[in-house]
Amino acid sequence: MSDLFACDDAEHLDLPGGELLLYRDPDLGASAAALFDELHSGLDWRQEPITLFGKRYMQPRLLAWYADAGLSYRYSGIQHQPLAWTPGLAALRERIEMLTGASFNSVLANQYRDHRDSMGLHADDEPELGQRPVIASLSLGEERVFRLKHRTRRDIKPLRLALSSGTLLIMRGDTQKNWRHEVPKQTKTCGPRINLTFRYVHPELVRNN
Ligand SMILES: O=C(O)CCC(=O)C(=O)O
Ligand SMILES: [Fe+2]
Repeated sequence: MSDLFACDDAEHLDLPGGELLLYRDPDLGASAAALFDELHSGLDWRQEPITLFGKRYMQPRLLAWYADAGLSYRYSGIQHQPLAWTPGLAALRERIEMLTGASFNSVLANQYRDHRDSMGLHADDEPELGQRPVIASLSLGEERVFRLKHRTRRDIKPLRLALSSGTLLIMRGDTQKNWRHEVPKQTKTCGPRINLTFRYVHPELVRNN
């Protein structure tokens, strides 16, 4: 019998008011270990400041943003200009588009150097991502906990996923509207983890300040 669904090998996770799909072992065209090494040494990693309540801090991780030429994107309070796609990132984008049936024109790369690096509770709900964004999140390197918390319903327990190397998590539907997510720092020591979030930034919705 032929496959009727493109997301045949994805697991649907139960998330009230959101949609999460998990591919545990997607075909990425290379091993997760090889991809990790390539991205760890090959991306243009930077540590960037963030302004919170008027105070400037350095973010507790490294970042790099790659996108189609001409796009800009505002996150963490800063307007970013993109780097040009590397061949490796472009190939990954193509694979993930084929797998998910979604289109992406940018990827935000985050590197958690060790267990002390983290990402605070947030939603990827910038206006330029549109109303119900599809975000494809690929994890490489050390396993870290990814936690989702419903914005308003205290009766729903937070969801805790251990994202191991090579797993692809898709957030879609109303996930960003109803839930926030984080990668907490942890006491157990660990080495570096890279996460790529492929996104579609709507050029017509980009703010210019
Ligand atoms: O590192 C992760 O798994 C999450 C990254 C994330 O939430 C983001 O880039 O917006
Ligand atoms: Fe996020």
